[in-house]
Amino acid sequence: MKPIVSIIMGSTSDLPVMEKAAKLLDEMQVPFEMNALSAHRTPAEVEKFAKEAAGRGIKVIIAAAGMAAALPGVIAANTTLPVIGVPVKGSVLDGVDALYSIIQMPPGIPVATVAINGAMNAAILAVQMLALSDAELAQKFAAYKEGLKNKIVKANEELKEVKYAYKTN
Ligand SMILES: Nc1c(C(=O)O)ncn1[C@@H]1O[C@H](COP(=O)(O)O)[C@@H](O)[C@H]1O
Repeated sequence: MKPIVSIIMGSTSDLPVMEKAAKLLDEMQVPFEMNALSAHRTPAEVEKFAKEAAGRGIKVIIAAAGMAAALPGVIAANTTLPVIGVPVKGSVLDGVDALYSIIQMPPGIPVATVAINGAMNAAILAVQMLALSDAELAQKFAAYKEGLKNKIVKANEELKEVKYAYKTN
């Protein structure tokens, strides 16, 4: 199947973080591609990628980078597609440098920024965007959310049992 989400990372050293996004998209059966491109190291390739993405059928871009994270913003500058940015922790500044770089976009060129290392939430946001025009995906996502709810309800029941054990001992 042709990819509709593109995961781009500044370096393959970001992969351990971005695997969480890949896993979520896999679980939701959303076809995606993954590439390492850098606005600093491969600027021409980044521009080409961003300009051609919509024409290839990509609907949402997830762009991850650490340190002086120009990548998501540069991609956003070169496409009309929504770009979700993932600041990656890794430098001595613990990802706060990347967070500020990605989130502080000038008016008109937003990057929807998630938490530091928030790759899974980036994938969820992408799924939510795609689900607006895909009823089957919307249903899958609703089931996923229900699963999250059931997990905490079950955990809460177990917590009550622990509390009961304290009372009776
Ligand atoms: N922030 C950027 C960009 C960019 O913004 O274009 N290119 C690479 N990087 C980041 O540099 C960090 C170190 O990269 P290396 O591990 O390859 O030295 C990575 O977190 C990457 O995302």
